This record gives sequence, structure tokens and C-alpha cells, in this order.
Amino acid sequence: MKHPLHVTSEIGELQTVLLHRPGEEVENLTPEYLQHLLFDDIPYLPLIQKEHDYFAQTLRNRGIEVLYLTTLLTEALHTDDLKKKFVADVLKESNLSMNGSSQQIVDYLLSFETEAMVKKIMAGIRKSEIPVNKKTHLYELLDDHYPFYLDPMPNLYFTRDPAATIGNGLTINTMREVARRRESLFMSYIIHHHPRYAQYDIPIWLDRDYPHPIEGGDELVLSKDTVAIGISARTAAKSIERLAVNLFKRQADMKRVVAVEIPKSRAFMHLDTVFTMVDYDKFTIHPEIQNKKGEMNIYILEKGRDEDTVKITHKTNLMEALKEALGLKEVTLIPCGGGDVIAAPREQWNDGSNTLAIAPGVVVTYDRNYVSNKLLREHGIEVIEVISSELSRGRGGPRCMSMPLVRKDI
Ligand SMILES: NC(=O)NCCC[C@H](N)C(=O)O
Repeated sequence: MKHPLHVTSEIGELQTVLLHRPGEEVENLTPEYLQHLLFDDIPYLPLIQKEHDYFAQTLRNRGIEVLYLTTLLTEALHTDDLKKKFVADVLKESNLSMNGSSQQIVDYLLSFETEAMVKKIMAGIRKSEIPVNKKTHLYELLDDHYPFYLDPMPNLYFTRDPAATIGNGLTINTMREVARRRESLFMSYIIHHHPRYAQYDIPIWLDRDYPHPIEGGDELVLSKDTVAIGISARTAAKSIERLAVNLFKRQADMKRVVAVEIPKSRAFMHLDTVFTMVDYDKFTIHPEIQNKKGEMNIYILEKGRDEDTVKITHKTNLMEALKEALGLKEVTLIPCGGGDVIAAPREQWNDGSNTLAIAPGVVVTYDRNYVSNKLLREHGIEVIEVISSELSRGRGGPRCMSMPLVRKDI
């Protein structure tokens, strides 16, 4: 078998991708906890599943192997000991509103078959699921005080963020928001225990015990020697520097990390919500990440004097920085919503800049972003649209909903 992780660009033909079909976790969203769980509205489960199935089938129709998080995790937990250790790790990291009740939650989870247990952990445990006679604390009897023993994980369908493939390795991420922090534990178990991965010595460029956050939506592999990382609401400068040092030490081809500073706001949470690569020399961009003069802060990190330091160069022109890093004569930046004062922020809010390239010049986008899609086509890009009324409620698009595991080299 070829190496099970291989990504040396954003646009190389996509061969294997990890998705998560939204499940019962979405049904545990209520208005009161929307903000805490990083949603702006409550998707309708049957419809979001239908839309997600359409997305998955669109990828399969193009010959892409689609793997599912639930399946891989279930297969990774192939012994009783692993299952028990996984439950213990999940509970250790959960903001448990269960104090002394943890043993009954352990027993409850282990009473399920592995796949059902995985789904239950994703969905969360409501207080109402444990019989009253097993409750020993006052707060447990007060369902409406806080309804969960174990919080749901409705953001799991954004498989892009908890981990990201770079070269033949990956980052398993320390996630910035409490509501998402447990998600990367799943990938850790898959890489270490799933037969498809465990037999390989897979480099982990940054692991989830690193104390500063980074999320996959900020990690863009521009070429085999250049990655771009967003300095964003979710990714810290310290993580970027540490990642650069680790890549320079262990990934022979890697020459530079382009750190791109973006505004720290909910709408622009990751670099891939405002900037993606769609062809060898074409990128989508949300114009608002540049100032009126078209400038922004870009820092190029290269190998430093010794292996624990980096050399940093400051730039302000994205186009020039991209040309230099990728050795291109020309670069085209395609503005989300055509840069229109209304269409650009509207379509960016629904992930108009968040394209998933499945080959050079071929992208998957949401159908609702018709202004951006038309403009992409006018630039010679093949645009494959997917249905998106429920999927977009979680504030992520096709790139956010996919973790490429294998791409062909370009
Ligand atoms: N790469 C991405 O931009 N992912 C979208 C994540 C949306 C999710 N509701 C979050 O706030 O983390």
C-alpha cells in the first residue's frame, strides 16, 4: 500500500478524504447553548444528512475514496482495553457536569457496541438518559439547570480542523475552543491504532499536547516546500513557529512557512474562510482581509541559524509573497462575491471563499454562493456545486468539511 497520508499541495488530484456525516450531535443543539457550541442556528438533521450525502457522493463520482470518521474510529478501537482507555480519555477531557457520577457514565458508554458508543460520545449524554434512581447528586436531578453529562460535538463534520495532513505526516491539533477540544483525540486514536495507519511511522508535526492552539482551517499546503498558516482567532503565532521548526527539521522538502495574519473575528475564524487555492496560480480571497491599500501582514519563516530558530521576513503584499514563494510570474486573486459591498460579506458568511479543490482548476463549492461561483467560472475554474442550506448553518464550507488524506503530487 502507498503511504496512507500524502498531501503536497492544496490542488493535487484528491484521492482519499475523511468526512463525518452529521449525526445525533446536531439534535442536541438548543438556542441557549448555540454560541457555546459555535453554531448560529440549528440544522434540521434529515436535511443536513441528505446534503452531506450529496457532498460525499459528489466526491465519489469523481473517483475519490471517502472515509468516515465514525468508521475509522470504530475500527481503531478494536480491543476492549482500547475501548476502555478511549472512554477514560474522553471523560478526562470533557467538561463533565458529573462529579462523582463518572463511573456510571463509564458503565453506560461501555454498555454499547463500539460503533454505537462512538456515536453516543459524539452526540453527548443528556442527564435524562441516566435513570433517576442512579443519580446521587442534586444537580443531576435538575435537567434544566444544565442538560448534559457529556456535551455534544456538533462541529465534527468540519473534519478539516482537528488535524491536517502535511506531506506524509500530520498535525493533531490543540483546538482553541473548549467546545471542539476533544475532537482531535479521535484522530490521535485513529493514527495510533487503526490498522491502516498504525503500521507506519507517521510524523506528527505538532501534537495535541502542544500548549498553544492551531486548527486545520488555518493550514494550507501551497506546494511541497511551502505551507501557508493563518495567524487567526484560532491559531497562535507560537504554534506556527513551532510547526515551522519541526517541519524544517524533519521534512526534507520544506523550505518556508508563510504566516498570514487575518482579522480575529467570528466570520473570519480560519484562513480558509477568506483565502483558498483553486489552481496553480489562482486563489480565492475575501477582500476585507486587506486594508484599503491592499496590504496585510505576511511573515515568511525560513530555516534559521540553528535548527531551533527561524529567519523571519515581513511582507505586506499577498500577491508578491505568493509569486515569490511559488515561483510564479503571475497570480490571480479572485474576490469573494466579486468584491461587491453586499455580495462579498454575504457570500463570505456562507463560505463563498471556502472552496475545496479536488484537482488543479476544479473546485467544490456551495450552490448558494452564485456570485462567487460565476466569477470562478469566468476565470476558467470548473465549479461543482453542492446543496447547502443546512450544512452552512455551522459556518463552514466544502474545505472545512473535508480532511484530505491523500492527494496526487502536482
Ligand atoms: N475551517 C473552518 O473554517 N471550519 C469551520 C468551523 C466552524 C465551526 N462552527 C467552528 O466555529 O469551529
